[in-house]
Amino acid sequence: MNRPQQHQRHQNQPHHQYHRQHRLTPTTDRSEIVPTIVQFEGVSKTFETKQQTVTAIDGIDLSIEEGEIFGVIGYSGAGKSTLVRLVNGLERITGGRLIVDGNDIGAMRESELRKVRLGIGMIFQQFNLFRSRTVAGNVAYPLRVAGWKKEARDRRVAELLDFVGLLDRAHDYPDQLSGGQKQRVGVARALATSPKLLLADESTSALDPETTQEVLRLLQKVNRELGVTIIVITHEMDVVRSIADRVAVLEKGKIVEQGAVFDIFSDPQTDTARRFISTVIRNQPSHTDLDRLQKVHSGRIVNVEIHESVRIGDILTHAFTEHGVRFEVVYGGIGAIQERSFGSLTLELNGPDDGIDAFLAQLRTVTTVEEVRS
Ligand SMILES: Nc1ncnc2c1ncn2[C@@H]1O[C@H](COP(=O)(O)OP(=O)(O)OP(=O)(O)O)[C@@H](O)[C@H]1O
Repeated sequence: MNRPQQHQRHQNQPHHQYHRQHRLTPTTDRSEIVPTIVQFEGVSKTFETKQQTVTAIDGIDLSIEEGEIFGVIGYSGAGKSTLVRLVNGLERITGGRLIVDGNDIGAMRESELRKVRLGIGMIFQQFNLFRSRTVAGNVAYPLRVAGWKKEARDRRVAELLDFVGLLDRAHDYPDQLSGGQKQRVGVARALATSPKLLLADESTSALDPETTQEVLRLLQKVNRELGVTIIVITHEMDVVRSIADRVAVLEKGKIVEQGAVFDIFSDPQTDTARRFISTVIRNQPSHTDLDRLQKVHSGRIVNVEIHESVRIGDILTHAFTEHGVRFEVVYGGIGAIQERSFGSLTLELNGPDDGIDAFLAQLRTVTTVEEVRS
């Protein structure tokens, strides 16, 4: 179960080499370094109902690279499930071109698609386990379908259950397991035929926050140790923040924003992305917080963005001697996304207005500063 060479190269690549579509001019052509495993080229999917034509996916361009964890986030009805069902050919595209592991999915017959599906694992929100089969029986199921002999099957099932930490539960039934354990079985089953690609459709949405993190850590292990590319479909930004390398924000069947997770978090371009981010990052005061702050603090209030490379210590240290400005930290927090510092501090500033203006100008040379009250 070695990780492919290509994947290691990808993991060692610095994050800044991920360029953002529609935004930054690429400094490196990543396609030269890491092969693409899923390529959407102007892909559309419409459903014809009796009353109307529903456009679920509306001209999507997207490249997912071998060895990455790619998040697709969107609200209910955005088209996430449809997108994932297009990848494994459970739904057929109605426009554009979709290449999955070198296969032109839209042009294939159902019998050919079945072969492609063997290289794609899937896990689901409701786990979709057979209640009448044991844990081992569930994991063995795809191997039976693929015609594996009993001995090889048993060996593989034991290996998989060991990998997901459930070897001792092999003879239990799904109903005897917790939600997190059920999803571990789902992961083991999805990996049975050694897929290159794993699709996780709201795979943690039925789980509590702690169990969610446990399953996400398992997905990370699948990615890192087995080199499996993972597409994570979710409506939870915390899931994206926890494990994805890159993310696409889906809205009404269109990708409105995509890029490296850190870039999206630190510099969102759309209101939709901003709304998702605000569900997990609460470094900046809400309107209610601001009302409270304004009642208690009479000075000027500014939000200062903090990044790994941003050094504001010196500027703050000399605020009084250089500009006659005193500051107080009144709100904020600094955490990490993709192992890089990220956050915001809210400062109350007191002193002469021109001094504060000069101080802010100096801060703005190193980071983004937003005055929330003047
Ligand atoms: N088989 C179908 N027939 C008609 N319309 C469909 C069908 N499947 C999906 N749609 C429509 O396509 C749009 C996208 O649905 P989809 O289920 O992909 O969204 P989603 O983002 O996964 O939402 P949710 O998180 O609620 O499942 C919706 O308007 C939905 O009603």
